[in-house]
Amino acid sequence: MNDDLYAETPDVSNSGQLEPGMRVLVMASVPAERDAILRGLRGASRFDVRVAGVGPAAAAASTAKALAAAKYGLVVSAGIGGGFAGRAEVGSLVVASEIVAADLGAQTPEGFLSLDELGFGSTRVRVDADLLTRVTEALRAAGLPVNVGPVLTVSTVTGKTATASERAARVPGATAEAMEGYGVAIAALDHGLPILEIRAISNPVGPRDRAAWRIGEALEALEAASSILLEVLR
Ligand SMILES: O=C(O)c1cccc(C(=O)CC[C@H]2O[C@@H](n3cnc4c(=O)[nH]cnc43)[C@H](O)[C@@H]2O)c1
Repeated sequence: MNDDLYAETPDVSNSGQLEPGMRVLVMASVPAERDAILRGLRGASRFDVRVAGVGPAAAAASTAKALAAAKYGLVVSAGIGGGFAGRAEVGSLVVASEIVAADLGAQTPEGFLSLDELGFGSTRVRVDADLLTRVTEALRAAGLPVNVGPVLTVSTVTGKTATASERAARVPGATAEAMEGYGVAIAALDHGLPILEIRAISNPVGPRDRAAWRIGEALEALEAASSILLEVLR
């Protein structure tokens, strides 16, 4: 474990460059996401795509295990996610500008206190700015609908309008929500590796309506995004 990890200032950045020939580790949460990503990557040997499991703890453990077993130059957390109203429509893509552990902290009668405010570390991991720009520009050039903004990692999927509003207010610009990014990012950060998070939007963040999730549409968008990732990181 990197002892300096929790001694960082609240915003943690990892600005690693992807060296030629370096391998890319892509962490999905479930097999359906992995398979969509693999279809997009068309068997490119530079990429390893793994199923992390659902939630930040499983994601961190799986990513740490993969990073201990092989050498990588970049880690990508990728899958489906919820889109915040007015920021990311169902079927669109979101590339994280930062990865935020949105429910890591303490409730108080006066409101939520993040881990940062409690003085125990950082809830925010910055992504590699250069890779973010390259990937986003390539997705746009391919005509894919893409937004850039903070992607929240939550242990509990938002299921009420009030929770969606509270989370959006707490993280200005909150664009998408998923359950693994922060776990993957902390493992990558511990290895000094750059991180990206890409989400294909399957549902709006808000009142739970699982039957309305457009998983097939999101998986198609994830496949398309993966084929662009292949071009960018070729
Ligand atoms: O049922 C299926 O066919 C299926 C296929 C692919 C993925 C799933 C999942 O249920 C994946 C769970 C995964 O989804 C992320 N997610 C999606 N929407 C949200 C959300 O609104 N808030 C938080 N997380 C969301 C999350 O990362 C889960 O790991 C099913």
